[in-house]
Amino acid sequence: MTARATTTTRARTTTTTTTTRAAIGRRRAREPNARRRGDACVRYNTPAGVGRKADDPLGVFRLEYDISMDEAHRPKTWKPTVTVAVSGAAGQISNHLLFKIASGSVFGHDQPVVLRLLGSERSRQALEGVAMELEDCLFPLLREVDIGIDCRKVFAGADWALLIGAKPRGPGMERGDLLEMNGAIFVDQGKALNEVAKPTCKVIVVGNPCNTNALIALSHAPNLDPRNFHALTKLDENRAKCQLALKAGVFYETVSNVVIWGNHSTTQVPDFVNAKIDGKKATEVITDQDWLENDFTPAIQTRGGLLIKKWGRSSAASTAVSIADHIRNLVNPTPEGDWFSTAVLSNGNPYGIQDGIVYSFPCRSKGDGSYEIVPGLEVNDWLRERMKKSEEELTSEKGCVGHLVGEAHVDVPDAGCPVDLEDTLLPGEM
Ligand SMILES: NC(=O)c1ccc[n+]([C@@H]2O[C@H](COP(=O)([O-])OP(=O)(O)OC[C@H]3O[C@@H](n4cnc5c(N)ncnc54)[C@H](O)[C@@H]3O)[C@@H](O)[C@H]2O)c1
Repeated sequence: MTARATTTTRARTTTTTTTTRAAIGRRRAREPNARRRGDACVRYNTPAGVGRKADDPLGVFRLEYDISMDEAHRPKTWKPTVTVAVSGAAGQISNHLLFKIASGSVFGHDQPVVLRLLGSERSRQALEGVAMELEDCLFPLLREVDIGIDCRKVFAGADWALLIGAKPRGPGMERGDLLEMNGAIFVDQGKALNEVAKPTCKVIVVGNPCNTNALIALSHAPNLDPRNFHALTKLDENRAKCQLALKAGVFYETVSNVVIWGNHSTTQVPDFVNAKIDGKKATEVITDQDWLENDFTPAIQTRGGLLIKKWGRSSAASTAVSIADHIRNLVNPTPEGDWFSTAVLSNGNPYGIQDGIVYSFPCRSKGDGSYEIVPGLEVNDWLRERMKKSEEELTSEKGCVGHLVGEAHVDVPDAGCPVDLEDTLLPGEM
């Protein structure tokens, strides 16, 4: 019997079946000191959370069955449990991501996880539905699920915080309004992380405008290392890799060293200058410079918006995959000579991008969750001009939320708050 099957049996004890009773009986005979049935899995409450205050995180279930007692079946390197807090947990991206995390395909098949799920007041019911589905999957690595709408409770003790929840731009809403509205969410969540998350917590901001939201959150979390805040540009990198592979007629695994510079917006710079295909410069394999500059580049910059037009909603599945890739990039050593994209605080970067913004750079990791910006990439005039444009956009966004990042608010007209993110639009808007 595999570890999965053994733990699953214990997880099933809330709905006692003949098979489960038989399995437990056999195990008790074998191991008289083993925990008794009912200790293995605790279902805290009915979804209504009887006896709890409305804003309490609602413990949904917790596996108490100690896998270490099961010498024959446990993985040899079962790791200490990590606590992963996810905001926007009832949303579309989370609906793909949570199940990947719980299955072990993100943090590893020897990594038990606790999921702490944050929703908004409006999504409370949906959150309970998500938790029910997680229960029903019988994931052995998923040790506990808690849901709530108070970030100060849900983020408590978090090792990782995946900040996905944000509001889309509604009809008639000005761009500056979107920054302001979502900025307020990230002020509160930054403060909550500061108060209750582990100081070593790694934070990945996905909710748009993600670079500036990450800047806002880190500005309010001085107890956390600002280097541990990321905004997601891995999806853009994956999109770029795919299009280069298709054009070159190669398997996408052979495309490496792709970086997205700048903002997760239409000013982002997908770098074909430093990209490699099968170890060669991409520009030597794809010699059609016109395609690289005038087809490939805008196609990556605007792919999110195009997808909304086609699909009627923003990219949820591929975003979830890219969040998983981003986490794997941080918890596994980067292959020699390669790098990955993540938007991080620009302070002290080797590319002359101004300090104090969250900008996407080529990074490497030793696999311990930390990273370093890779120096020395070729920045030719074509790249420099576009990297500058994205830097200016981020500076402008920062000016619009100056009052949220501890700096003076720059009172600019709406046109000066260029949230050029097509995937923040409601589908009907375009
Ligand atoms: N960085 C990227 O590459 C990328 C890619 C795609 C989408 N996004 C962004 O990710 C975000 C989420 O996308 P989605 O498709 O999952 O949206 P969604 O609307 O399906 O889900 C968002 C969820 O967040 C919840 N929410 C809103 N405010 C909240 C708050 N203060 N605290 C907790 N939860 C809150 C909502 O109730 C909703 O359930 C959007 O901002 C979208 O633009 C980013």
